[in-house]
Amino acid sequence: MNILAPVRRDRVLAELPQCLRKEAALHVHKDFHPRVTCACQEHRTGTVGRFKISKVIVVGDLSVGKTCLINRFCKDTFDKNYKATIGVDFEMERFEVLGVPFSLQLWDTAGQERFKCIASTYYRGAQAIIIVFNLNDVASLEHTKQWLADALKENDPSSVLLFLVGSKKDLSTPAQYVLMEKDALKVAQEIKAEYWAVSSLTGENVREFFFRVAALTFEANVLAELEKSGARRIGDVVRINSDDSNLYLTTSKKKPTCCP
Ligand SMILES: Nc1nc2c(ncn2[C@@H]2O[C@H](COP(=O)(O)OP(=O)(O)OP(=O)(O)O)[C@@H](O)[C@H]2O)c(=O)[nH]1
Repeated sequence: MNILAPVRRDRVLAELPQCLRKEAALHVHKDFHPRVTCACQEHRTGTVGRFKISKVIVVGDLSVGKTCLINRFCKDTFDKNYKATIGVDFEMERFEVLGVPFSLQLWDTAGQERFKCIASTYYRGAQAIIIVFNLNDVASLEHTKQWLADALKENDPSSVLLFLVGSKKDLSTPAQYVLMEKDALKVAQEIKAEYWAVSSLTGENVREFFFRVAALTFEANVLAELEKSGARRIGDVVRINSDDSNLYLTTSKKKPTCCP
């Protein structure tokens, strides 16, 4: 029995949201990977859409705006008063991507040094890492590499998606922003992260950014599932029904029709 309420209409993704800057994007394809689109059409997304919840961690210096960013997206609120995150906090967001339900668990971690050791115990198992810096504070951009190094100690660098997010865009003049963006793009390219600039106060780019995180995490998950089932496909033993009959897969197994 499905006890979950339907996904909110404004969390439905039928197309791949585009990157902010092509120079620092995880990829620049216009559409979802064709194998992913096909798998969704044929309901072959495995655990994605049924049991899987993807963990996303948000790290960065104190007061760069991590909590405000999550709150703007999940609750559409903004608090101008600073309240330090103690340890960690998390929000769940449910999406529907290409007709498949998909959930993100967004972990807000503490930027303050004294709470860092509690927060870092929650880094493990992330599928995406969002490293936030303040667009008006160059030191916070410089610190992003250390935040990333710490987060990667607990995760597999080859499979995690990275996002570098400049916050508080509303506080930069256009000229200041251009200068900061130049440096940020360099860092993003170096660490192989996708670059975004947002304002939680005005809401600029916040929704677009999280939609992109959801879409790319979903895509990576489905591709991983397909890889797993593909590896299992030939010569494997598959148990069918409950009568313990065994079916051996052979090379003659037909490929799904729309699969590229
Ligand atoms: N003008 C402006 N202020 C912001 C923005 N985002 C956050 N702030 C302010 O920056 C301060 C810190 O924001 P938080 O979201 O609490 O920062 P944090 O990174 O979660 O801080 P820690 O929990 O200590 O790690 C608060 O006073 C916010 O109101 C923004 O987009 N624009």
